Amino acid sequence: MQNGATPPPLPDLDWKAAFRKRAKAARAEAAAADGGSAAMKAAHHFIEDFIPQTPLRIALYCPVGDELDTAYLNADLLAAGHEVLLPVAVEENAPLIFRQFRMDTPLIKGRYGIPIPPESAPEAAPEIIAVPVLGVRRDGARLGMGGGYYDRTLMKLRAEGEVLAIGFGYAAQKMERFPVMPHDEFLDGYVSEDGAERFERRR
Ligand SMILES: Nc1nc2c(c(=O)[nH]1)N(C=O)[C@@H](CNc1ccc(C(=O)N[C@@H](CCC(=O)O)C(=O)O)cc1)CN2
Ligand SMILES: Nc1ncnc2c1ncn2[C@@H]1O[C@H](COP(=O)(O)OP(=O)(O)OP(=O)(O)O)[C@@H](O)[C@H]1O
Repeated sequence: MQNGATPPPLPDLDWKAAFRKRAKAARAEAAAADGGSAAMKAAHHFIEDFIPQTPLRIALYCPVGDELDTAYLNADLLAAGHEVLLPVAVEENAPLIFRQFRMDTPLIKGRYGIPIPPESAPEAAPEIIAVPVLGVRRDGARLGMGGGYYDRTLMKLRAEGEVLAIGFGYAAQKMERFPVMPHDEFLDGYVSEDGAERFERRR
């Protein structure tokens, strides 16, 4: 600066904002065109391709807006004897924690208005996670809501042991390109109404 004054701070640019907007539009279109069968088909593919017979701890998400419904998947997993968990964003810029969900668990309103199990529900670490996405790339890169929650969560869980992160959404959420940052954690697979796929190479 010529007069020695401090320059104004640069705006905190979200390079992915335009891509999130486009992804949300594609998802809204898919949800509107869906007669309600996509979630059931996707649940079937998820179980066929990724869920073993042995009981596991599996994290789902409580769908909001146009996110693909997890109700069928939830019901099938519980019926098969698996433990279902739901994510809780306890604080910003921190990993999610997971609390057990059972059919009789009364959900309360969490951060961003997303329903979560109450503090009385036992906390547990998932072995498989159905991850909500705005968009997913062919190489497994994930575009999310922008909180960085799943990136931090997967980094932590993967450092601790084996965990399978499977994106769950409409086929229309597959995107050719969006930017990827060094902190972005890639998915191990993606499941939609069209089927299940595994991403072999994760950076
Ligand atoms: N169903 C669901 N549960 C989830 C997530 C998710 O994406 N979907 N999360 C994934 O990380 C975590 C919560 N993270 C979130 C991060 C940011 C915003 C957010 O920016 N919400 C905006 C509205 C977004 C919009 O609809 O345009 C807001 O509340 O202002 C929401 C959730 C954990 N639980
Ligand atoms: N492991 C990390 N360490 C530090 N900052 C991180 C980490 N992961 C993400 N962030 C920060 O979080 C913010 C959001 O990241 P990003 O846009 O990738 O979120 P997202 O994966 O789309 O969101 P979400 O997982 O909540 O759906 C970025 O500003 C990024 O710098």
